[in-house]
Amino acid sequence: MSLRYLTAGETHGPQLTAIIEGLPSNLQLDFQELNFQLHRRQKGHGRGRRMQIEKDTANIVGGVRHGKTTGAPVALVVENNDWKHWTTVMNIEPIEGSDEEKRRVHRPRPGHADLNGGLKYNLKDLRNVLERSSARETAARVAVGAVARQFLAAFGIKVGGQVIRIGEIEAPKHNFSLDELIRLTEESPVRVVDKETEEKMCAYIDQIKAEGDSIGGIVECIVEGVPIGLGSHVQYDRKLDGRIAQSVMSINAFKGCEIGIGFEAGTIRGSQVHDEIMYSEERGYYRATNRLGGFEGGMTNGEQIVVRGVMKPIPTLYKPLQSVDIDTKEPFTAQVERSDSCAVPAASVVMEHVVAWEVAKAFLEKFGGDSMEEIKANYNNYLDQLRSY
Ligand SMILES: Cc1cc2nc3c(=O)[nH]c(=O)nc-3n(C[C@H](O)[C@H](O)[C@H](O)COP(=O)(O)O)c2cc1C
Ligand SMILES: C=C(O[C@@H]1CC(C(=O)O)=C[C@@H](OP(=O)(O)O)[C@H]1O)C(=O)O
Repeated sequence: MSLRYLTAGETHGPQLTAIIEGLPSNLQLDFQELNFQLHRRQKGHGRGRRMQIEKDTANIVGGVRHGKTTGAPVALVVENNDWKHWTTVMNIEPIEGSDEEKRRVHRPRPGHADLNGGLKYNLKDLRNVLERSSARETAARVAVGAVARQFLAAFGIKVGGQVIRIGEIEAPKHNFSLDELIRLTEESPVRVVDKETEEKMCAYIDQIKAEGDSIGGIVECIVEGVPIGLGSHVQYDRKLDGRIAQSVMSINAFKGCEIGIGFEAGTIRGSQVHDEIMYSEERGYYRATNRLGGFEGGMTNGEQIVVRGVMKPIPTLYKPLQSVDIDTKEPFTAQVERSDSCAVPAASVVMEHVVAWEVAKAFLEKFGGDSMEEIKANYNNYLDQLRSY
């Protein structure tokens, strides 16, 4: 059985819940590290007041004993502190003529799921859509991805990331190692290594917010230590680059994904794109460059996996955009109460975790076993095969 997960829960409900199925037994989990990943997702310049209310931690309520997985489904819960402020709104139906009717959401926001979800599910209270379409759900996905990340770490695979661009401001290229990148971006409120860029980005986000607007950007995720041969060329849904792209595109507000040089590959010659093949006793087969971001034929080639995603600006704007009231069908322009103005740094953390998940899943498909010991034996056997090839 392959690795899979589901999440449930509303943004202003009591909690988010995730169930992971297919993890092997004897994976030692570091709960502090798991909560650290949740904490990272909450940070970032440009987030709204909600993040001051939440202090995300994951409570593991199934599948783990004495700090280790047992092979049973792992159930995780992340509570919403904000729930206590929303109990009336969430519990009392806003029926016509009642006091609660004024709380019914009937003014859809352009760029959010409100109108499509209301029409599709025949819901006249758009809260029933926004509660689940909210990126609050990404807290559950980070909790799940943090488990995957610990699984990968047991095989020496590391995951990191950075913000590449926020609106008009692009971070300069650098040559830091992944370890250094992880350390340096951790200290930055916009997850960049360069201090000057950091200041510019923060000031820019403040300016956008002051103008009642929002801004998106581009984020990058790097995975290092991946063996050659995860994923497969033989079937469309086994191509790991395709699966990573799907998971990146599933993050709220993501509008594109590229691997390696991505779209630039369509603008330059083959000789400037393809990574030449090298061999040494010590490293085995490796590439002189890594323009293709660690993939050929839907399989990893042993180089770093480099994935980028683009996030559109947050749809809830303080500066009103025109929309149509679903009750009156009249146009309106509304002010909003609370929203992020930029969530690109947080989204970069989400992306690390959805990518980690896909890599862990492909890893388990290749080296599958019911316990960590069995998987390690399979993995070592494969590494021997690669060495003697
Ligand atoms: C970390 C994160 C935080 C977000 N915060 C907000 C927010 O405060 N307000 C908002 O309207 N959208 C926010 N979004 C974006 C919406 O969730 C997203 O645009 C919406 O679900 C519609 O989906 P789509 O943009 O993928 O089409 C956030 C997204 C992410 C990844
Ligand atoms: C709660 C989170 O993000 C939320 C994502 C979100 C949206 O519409 O996507 C809207 C905002 O929620 P609220 O309306 O409660 O302020 C964000 O705060 C989170 O990231 O944990």
